[in-house]
Amino acid sequence: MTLTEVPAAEQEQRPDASSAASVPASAPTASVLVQPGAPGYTTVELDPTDDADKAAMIDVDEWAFSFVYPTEALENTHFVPEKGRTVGVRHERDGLVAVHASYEADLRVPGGAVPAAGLTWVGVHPGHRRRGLATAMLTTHLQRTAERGEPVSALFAAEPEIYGRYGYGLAARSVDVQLGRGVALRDVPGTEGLTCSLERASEDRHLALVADLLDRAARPGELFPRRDAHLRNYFAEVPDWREGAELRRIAVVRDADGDPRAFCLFRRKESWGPTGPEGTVRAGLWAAVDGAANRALWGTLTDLDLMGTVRLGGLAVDAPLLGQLVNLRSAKLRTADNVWVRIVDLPAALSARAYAAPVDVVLEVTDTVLPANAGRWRVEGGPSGARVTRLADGDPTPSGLALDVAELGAAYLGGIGLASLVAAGLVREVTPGAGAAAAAAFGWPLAPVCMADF
Ligand SMILES: CC(=O)SCCNC(=O)CCNC(=O)[C@H](O)C(C)(C)COP(=O)(O)OP(=O)(O)OC[C@H]1O[C@@H](n2cnc3c(N)ncnc32)[C@H](O)[C@@H]1OP(=O)(O)O
Repeated sequence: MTLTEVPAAEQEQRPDASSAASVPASAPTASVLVQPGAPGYTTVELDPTDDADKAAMIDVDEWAFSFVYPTEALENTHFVPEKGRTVGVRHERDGLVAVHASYEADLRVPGGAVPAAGLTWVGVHPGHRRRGLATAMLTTHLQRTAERGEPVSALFAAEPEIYGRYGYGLAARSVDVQLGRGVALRDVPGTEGLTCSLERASEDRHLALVADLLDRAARPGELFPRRDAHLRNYFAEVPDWREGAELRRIAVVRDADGDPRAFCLFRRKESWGPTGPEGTVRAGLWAAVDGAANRALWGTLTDLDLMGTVRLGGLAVDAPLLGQLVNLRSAKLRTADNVWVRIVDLPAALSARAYAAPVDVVLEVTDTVLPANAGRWRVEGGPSGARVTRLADGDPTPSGLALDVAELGAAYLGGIGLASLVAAGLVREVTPGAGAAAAAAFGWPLAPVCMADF
C-alpha cells in the first residue's frame, strides 16, 4: 500500500515514512523477473517516471484498492515509486494487471540499522486474481532484494493472511487508542519547564524538526525510506483525504531553551451531538524524546476545546503514554498487526543486530522461497553483535531451535519472544531450554514499532 491509498483518518493514525536516517547511496539494479505460471501473463519492469506506465499503475491501484486516486494527490504529493524498484505483470489482452514496488530504506533493529526493501503498492486487478500473479511478484521482489544485497524486507499488510506464505513474520504489534477529553495522566517530573505550541504544519518550517525528532525517538522497527519525498508527503494537502477535517496542524513541545522535544501532526474534525460538542482529534505522525515531553504533548492534545476524543494508532505495546494513563481501561485499546519482516539474507540480517544477552544457539531453518537461507546456522554473540555461520552437513553441534524463516522474521526485532513462539507450537525446541535462552538474547528492552506507513 501507499500513503495515497489510505483514507485520511487512517493516514493520521499510520503516517508515511520519514527520511531522518537518509543515506544517499543507491543499491545496484536488480534483474530478476519471475514469470507467472498462468498463460498470457508477462512480468515486466515499470518506469514510474513514464506517463503511460504511471497511468497504468494508478489504474491497477484503483482497481485493486477500490478508490479514486485524486487529481490533487497527483498535483500535491510526490509520486514515490522508483524506476528499477517497480515491477508489474502485463496480460496479453488487458495490459497491465498487477504491480508492486519497493522502497530503498533503513530498518532500525536492536542496536543499529540494516538496509531494507520496504514492499508496497502490491495490487492485482480483481479480474485477474488467484492466478498466481502476486506469487510471481513476491518471488520477483524477494529475489531482487537478495540480488541488491538488502538483507531484509518489511511491509504493512492490507490483510494479515497474505504474506506469511512468502516468509514474512509479524515482527511488531501495536495498539490504537481513543482518549476522552481531559483524560487523567500521571504527573511526570520535568513537565513544568516545557511549553507546547500549536501551529499550522508547514514543510518549510517543520520538516527538519520532524525528521530530527523521529530519528531521535526511533525504536527498532522504524523504517526510514532514503528519499525524503516520503516525509515531504506528510505536509501535502489532498482535500479528498481530509474527510472534512481541518488543515494539518502541528503541536511542538519545546524546553526552556526553545529546543524541540516532541511533536505531533494532527487534524481536528468538528462534530455536534445532542449534549454538545464531540469533535475528534486525529493524531498522525508524532515523536517524543522523553517521558516529560510525551506527557506535555498528550496533555495538550487531550485538552482542546470542543473535542471529545483523541484518536491515535500505531503505539508500541509498551508506549510511554500507556504508562502515563491513570486509567488504562478508559483508552479503549485495540491491538493490531504492525510491521512484518522477511529475512532475505539470513547471516547478514542476524549479524546486523545486537543481542540483549550472550547467545550461542544453532537454528535449524526452513525457507521454501529463498533456499539459500535454509539449513543449520550457528548464532554466537551478545550485546555487541553476532557471528553467524552455516554448519556443514554432518556437523555434530546439536540444534537448539527448529523454525521457519517467517518465525525468525517475527523474532528479529526483539518484540515477539522466541519462547512464546515455542509455547505457541510455531517454533520447535530441539534442545530443551533453548527457547528461553534464545528468547533472552533475541528480546529487546523496548518493544518494536513502525510509525511509517509505506
Ligand atoms: C505490502 C502491500 O502492498 S499490502 C497490499 C496488498 N494488496 C491488496 O490487498 C489489494 C487487493 N488484493 C489484491 O490485489 C490481490 O488479491 C492480492 C495481491 C492480495 C493477491 O493477489 P493474487 O494474484 O490473487 O494472489 P495469488 O494468486 O498469487 O495467490 C497466492 C495465494 O495467496 C492466497 N491469497 C491471496 N490473497 C489473499 C487474501 N487476501 N486473503 C487470503 N489469502 C489470499 C491465495 O488464495 C493463494 O493461495 P494458494 O497458494 O494456497 O492457492
